[in-house]
Amino acid sequence: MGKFITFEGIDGAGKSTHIAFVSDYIKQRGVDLVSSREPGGTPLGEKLREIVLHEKMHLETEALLVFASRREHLAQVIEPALARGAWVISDRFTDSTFAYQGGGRGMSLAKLDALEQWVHPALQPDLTLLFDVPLDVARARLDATRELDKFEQEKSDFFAATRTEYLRRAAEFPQRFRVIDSTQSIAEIQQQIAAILDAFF
Ligand SMILES: Nc1ncnc2c1ncn2[C@@H]1O[C@H](COP(=O)(O)OP(=O)(O)OP(=O)(O)O)[C@@H](O)[C@H]1O
Ligand SMILES: Cc1cn([C@H]2C[C@H](O)[C@@H](COP(=O)(O)O)O2)c(=O)[nH]c1=O
Repeated sequence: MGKFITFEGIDGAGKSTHIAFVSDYIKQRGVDLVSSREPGGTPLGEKLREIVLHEKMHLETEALLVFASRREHLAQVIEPALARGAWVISDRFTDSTFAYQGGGRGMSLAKLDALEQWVHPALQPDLTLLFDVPLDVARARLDATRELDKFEQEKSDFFAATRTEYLRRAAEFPQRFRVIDSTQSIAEIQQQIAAILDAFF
């Protein structure tokens, strides 16, 4: 079996910035690596992503769509890659659903637990890098860069609850989470990630 590494954090925390670095760092070790993202990662998942990121909907519809995208992602990409011994890195996975639909939107965590048990009862990431940053820093980074999608336009209460749920999960699953202070410079963060990966190889 390969290894499964996920990247998490509120919008603007900086996770996408570090994925290319991690990808290069792992490939330099000769590892067969698949890089993907959620929602998305498959043709159907990318169509669902467009809907989830741009259409207003009931919070449970949103959770069901991200889990539908995830089921396809697991079947088409993640499970076959891990089975052949490749490593997979995914820009977001189920911790995002707990943080955004659970923390941010207030959906029952028991229902999310049930969906998780249904969709991937036996699989958890081997390593989750959580990029943690105060809300005002994340907001300033987003405002400086791009047009905002549905989630990125949410108010600070939403992101405060999202961040709280991320940190709660990091405390609940300390064996797989590594929390990175994303107010550090990009170079400092890369140094920290390299140390985490060196311990992981
Ligand atoms: N440590 C950092 N210091 C300063 N700027 C940063 C840092 N990390 C990322 N940035 C900048 O912040 C902006 C947002 O970063 P990035 O797109 O990686 O965030 P993200 O967490 O992936 O957001 P999203 O989940 O919405 O895609 C980018 O312009 C990036 O260059
Ligand atoms: C997997 C997943 C994602 N989301 C939200 C979180 C982000 O706002 C977007 C994805 O955008 P990114 O800039 O590519 O990170 O989708 C969610 O609400 N629930 C999920 O399960």
